Amino acid sequence: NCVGPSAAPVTVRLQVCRHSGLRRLSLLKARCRLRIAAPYYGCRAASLSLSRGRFVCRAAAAAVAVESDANVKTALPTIPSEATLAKVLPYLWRLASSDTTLRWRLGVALILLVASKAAGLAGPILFKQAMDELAQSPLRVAKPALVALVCAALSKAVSSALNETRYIIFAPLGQITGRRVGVQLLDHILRLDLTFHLERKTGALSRILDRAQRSVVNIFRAVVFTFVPTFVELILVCGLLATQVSGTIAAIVALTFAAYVTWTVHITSRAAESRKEVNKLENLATGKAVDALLNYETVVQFNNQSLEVEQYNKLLQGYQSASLQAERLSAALNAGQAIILSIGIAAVMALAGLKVARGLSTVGDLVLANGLILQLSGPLQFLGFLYRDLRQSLVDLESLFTILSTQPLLKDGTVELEHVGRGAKVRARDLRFSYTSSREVLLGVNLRADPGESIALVGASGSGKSTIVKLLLRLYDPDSGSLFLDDHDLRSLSQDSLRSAVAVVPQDTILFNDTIMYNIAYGRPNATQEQVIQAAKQARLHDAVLRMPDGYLTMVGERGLKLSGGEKQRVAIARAFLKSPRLLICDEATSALDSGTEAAILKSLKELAAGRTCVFVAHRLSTIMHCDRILVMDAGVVVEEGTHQELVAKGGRYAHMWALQESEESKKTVKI
Ligand SMILES: Nc1ncnc2c1ncn2[C@@H]1O[C@H](COP(=O)(O)OP(=O)(O)OP(=O)(O)O)[C@@H](O)[C@H]1O
Repeated sequence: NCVGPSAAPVTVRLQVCRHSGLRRLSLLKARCRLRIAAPYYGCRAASLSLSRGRFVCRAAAAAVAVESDANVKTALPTIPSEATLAKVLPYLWRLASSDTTLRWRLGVALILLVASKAAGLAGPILFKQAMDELAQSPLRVAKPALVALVCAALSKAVSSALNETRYIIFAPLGQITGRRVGVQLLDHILRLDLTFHLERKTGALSRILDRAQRSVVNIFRAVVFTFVPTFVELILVCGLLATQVSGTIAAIVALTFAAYVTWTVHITSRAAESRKEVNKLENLATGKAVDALLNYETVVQFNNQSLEVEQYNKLLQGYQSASLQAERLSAALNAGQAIILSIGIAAVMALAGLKVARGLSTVGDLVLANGLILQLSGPLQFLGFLYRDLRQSLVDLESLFTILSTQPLLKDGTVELEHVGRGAKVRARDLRFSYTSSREVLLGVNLRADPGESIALVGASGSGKSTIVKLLLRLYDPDSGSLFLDDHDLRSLSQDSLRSAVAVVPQDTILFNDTIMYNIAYGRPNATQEQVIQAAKQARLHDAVLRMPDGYLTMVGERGLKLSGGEKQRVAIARAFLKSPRLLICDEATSALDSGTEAAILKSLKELAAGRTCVFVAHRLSTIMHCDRILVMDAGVVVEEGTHQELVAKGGRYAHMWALQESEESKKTVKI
């Protein structure tokens, strides 16, 4: 789903495949909400409706690419089965062709390419003419010869200027495509399941994200700016040599080129294998460092700094030796290229010199052959370097394709859950669930919460309370049994609509390294400043924020302000107020707080909970005793259910837990 901000005007451009039957749609500028009904990969159906109801478009069986100023989410072409140049190039071409500026950029770039090469080759030709003229009449100052010499010198500047213009015209395309891949990759990663994220290292993922964009830009640069032009130049040079100097010299140049390319391809292929290893080890090392930095507190608490550094060092050692091997191959590549080029030039010069000596060619021909070879050898050296870059980029793209071809384990539904209005109706029927095949965590859980009701899940650690929350958020699907919201099976709901209707106040609220304003607005990113402040007031955070150095613009995090546990929870509550959910889930929301702060936070939570359906997970029973229904869990099943009074009167598990916590509280009081 792609939804533009409802408040801001958005420019939307729809491009529909020709074979879809719908020709290009007009450029629309209006306030709109845009919805793509099917998953954005190879989108099968799309509908666009504008808020004023003036235009509704449905494109069935169409591949739709959508780009808006505010929300860039463009359908990517089908991912190639492997990262070879032959398969990646059409992929990049399709990526680039969704950009409307492609055609004119390509046309202008081609004209500039031919012009720049022609200007480059004009130099040696003019030089030859001047030489021949001067050789014929050395005592007479030949005006045309001088003009030719000046023009030959200037031709390089003209060629270079045309080449740079070509770069400026074409470069944005590589950047645009790189950005598109980056955006799509991050979007894809963020939509993958929790399972994927638990298995992957954040550091490694961020490197793949970074490299993928660079790779796309590099491939564009290598192919469009070097390979194609060099090949064009080679053909022109060989043609000129064959017609102007000799067919044998042209053949030697072609042979040198072929040997150069073969050597480059051969060594670079070997280097690519070793690069793969370098990448793997670099990912591991970066992942290790990021892990240690993210978990700094744990590392210090266990005094394991040396252990972390030692492990990091070991990974870096592996990385270093793999890098050295890659460097060795790179040195062999450079040396081989230089030798091939030198032999080629020597052979051409010797042959041309011989022809001049025998009177079969002029000095001008020798100068021409020399000039043309030098003209070609510049990009050739560059070619080797870029080919290595290209191979590296293809290796990097392989990781990108692996991730992009990873499909979410949970299939998204199509039913849109109402995300505003009364509290949601929740039902769970015989839920069974296991994280791993070895152990079932939920063994048939039933629960219900009517609109506006609050229920609590209590029980021993590991009994499955948080797992139920994860199932409610559809981070996982149950192995069997069903969960219903408003009588819709969770599996049939669109995940966007489900998560819009549910808010979570977790035990540890994670804050972004941004302003307080940004952190609160995270609950509803398009909220106005007034709405954010109103939510902060409702969460009783406003006064505390006003006391901060820059009020709502105070930065939270690394070098900024560190909020207390209670203040962080208030941010979470303010977010939830902003979100105005139909189902509120509080997962141990107050368990890390002291009892004074807990009481204050509970008051805010109670106000937040009013009129909404709520699920509380708690260990401290005093915090949930007023809930409409309490479910006591043990080893994956609900063993008791009722109100606080009913359960205490029953004298079962809950009553026992209650008595235990009461006596602990009274002991604490005596101690004080
Ligand atoms: N991602 C996971 N992979 C494998 N097992 C898991 C995973 N998450 C939780 N578990 C296991 O599932 C069981 C239930 O965990 P859950 O977090 O639901 O318990 P809980 O009742 O919320 O516990 P607590 O009160 O300590 O938070 C535990 O044995 C736990 O080790």
